[in-house]
Amino acid sequence: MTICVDTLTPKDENGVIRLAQISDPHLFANKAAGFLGINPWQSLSAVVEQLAEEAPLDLLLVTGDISQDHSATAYLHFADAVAPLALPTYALPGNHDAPKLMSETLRDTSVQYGRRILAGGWQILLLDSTVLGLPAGHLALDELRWLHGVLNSTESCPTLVALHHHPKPTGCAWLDQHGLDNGVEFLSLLSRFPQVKAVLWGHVHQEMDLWHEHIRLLAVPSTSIQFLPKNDGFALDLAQPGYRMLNLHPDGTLTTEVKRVAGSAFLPDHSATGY
Ligand SMILES: Nc1ncnc2c1ncn2[C@@H]1O[C@@H]2COP(=O)(O)O[C@H]2[C@H]1O
Ligand SMILES: [Fe+2]
Repeated sequence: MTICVDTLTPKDENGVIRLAQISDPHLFANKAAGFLGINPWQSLSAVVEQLAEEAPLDLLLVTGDISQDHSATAYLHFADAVAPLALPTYALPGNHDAPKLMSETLRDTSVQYGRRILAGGWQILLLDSTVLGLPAGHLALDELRWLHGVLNSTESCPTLVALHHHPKPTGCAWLDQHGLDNGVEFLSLLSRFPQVKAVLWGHVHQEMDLWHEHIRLLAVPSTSIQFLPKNDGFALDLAQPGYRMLNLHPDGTLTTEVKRVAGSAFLPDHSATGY
């Protein structure tokens, strides 16, 4: 059995890892570019400013859709935006990303295109659920085999699994057609492993918090525009950009909370019908 030797020691004296998750910045090469009525560079910057007040943090996790225009510059902007936090930062790709360009571009920054993070006795497994050219997600056989192999050899490590796409429906029909198409298979694999504590994702631009057997299922708001929950057709929400805080305790329990930027500075174009 593999032991989860820490590569990252918690700052907290009680051994709690404080992890922040952000998702779906949808940045452009042009920092002045608008995205359905808001400026995604400014909304990400506002989230980062608020995250700075959460210190001390141990880790920042980004669950995809960093770039809206497939530009390398958008990835560099992202790295610049989070640099003031001076945190180990790990990213996985979303459907709007170009995974190869993303990993190559981030190599020159302090943001790591991660796979497995070991921190405070926990492990965080990062999956690639993207399908070239499609908004929907799929976990390829290789990805599921890797996940299975790691879980088989790390039974004593409390585990978070992170990916971009939602394995459970949101109740927004327009968005659920773009979910993880093998979510049932994915969750049934995870449910065989008691050490899996939670699954984290982005993509849905709204908060979700539900359970699958012993596993907590958590989605985070976007740092840019928000989708209106439980709405059949495309609609934007007035909720502000946000992030998720997670406290990972040494006994394998976790606590979590979604927080949003204070005020109402980021109001999207309500007449938008998609992008
Ligand atoms: N009106 C729409 N109807 C269906 N899908 C849409 C619509 N507008 C955008 N999308 C796609 O749905 C995706 C959901 O979140 P993404 O940020 O991945 O990007 C979105 C687009 O690819
Ligand atoms: Fe997105």
